[in-house]
Amino acid sequence: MNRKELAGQIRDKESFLCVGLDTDIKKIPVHLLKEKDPVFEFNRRIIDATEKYCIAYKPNLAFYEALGPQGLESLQRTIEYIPDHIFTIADAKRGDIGNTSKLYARAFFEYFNFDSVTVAPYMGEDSVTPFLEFPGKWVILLALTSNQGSQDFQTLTCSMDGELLYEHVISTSRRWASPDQLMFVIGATQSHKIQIIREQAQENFFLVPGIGAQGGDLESVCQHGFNKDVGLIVNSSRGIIYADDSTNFAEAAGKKAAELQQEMASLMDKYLP
Ligand SMILES: O=c1ccn([C@@H]2O[C@H](COP(=O)(O)O)[C@@H](O)[C@H]2O)c(=O)[nH]1
Repeated sequence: MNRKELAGQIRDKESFLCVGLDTDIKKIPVHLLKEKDPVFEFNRRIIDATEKYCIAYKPNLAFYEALGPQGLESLQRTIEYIPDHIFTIADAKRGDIGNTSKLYARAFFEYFNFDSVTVAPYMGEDSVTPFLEFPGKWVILLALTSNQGSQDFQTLTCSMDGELLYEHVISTSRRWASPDQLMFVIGATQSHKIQIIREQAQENFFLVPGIGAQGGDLESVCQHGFNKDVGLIVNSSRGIIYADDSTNFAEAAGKKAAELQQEMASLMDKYLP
């Protein structure tokens, strides 16, 4: 999916919501366990209930890989079920020496046909560029993550002119790819830093996890993070998919997604430049 299609979807739906499919077999309603593929059944119902309100789905690979081959089958069925016009993110946080990254890229872009994959920048340029060789596909590079541990390395000063490590990741990687192919992960819990990051990367989309369960504030993310195309994809996983653990889980997820979409539409009215 290209930038124009992504921006068009955001405009048409007045939403920049990503539903995180962090589907934990231990948390799904018990009545689904009798199904042949309970994880896919859960995802299918969540997708049916939320697709009107969101522009992206983000399965986190850990939840599928933990179930072995069966988990990967559930993932494949899920990806095939997501409507083509909705952006898909493999939250895999990969990155390795070049020939290995190339095979990660083939796995996510060719085998599973995701639109994008999250990539860890730690191993440098030759670990990231193999993911950039797939036309129409996106790399989402970890920059300033939402967790407490982001302070351990990402905010260390790494150059004589005082540049922080996550700033260096952004400034350096922007030379490797255009904003039509490169996004950054910026945690919603880091909203006090988002204005300065937006100045540094005006055109790039940001994938923003961390609202809801992690306590990030949607309004301050939007106030300082919007660009002319909105430029944000805001994820919520647990807050939507586990809104209710009864047989009404999908309705509850749809309601939660609709509430977030409404909030996003008002924030677009209020803060879009
Ligand atoms: O900095 C990051 C990068 C990725 N994530 C992932 O996003 C979701 C968040 O889930 P919630 O339930 O909405 O908290 C999850 O898959 C994380 O691995 C992140 O939280 N922060």
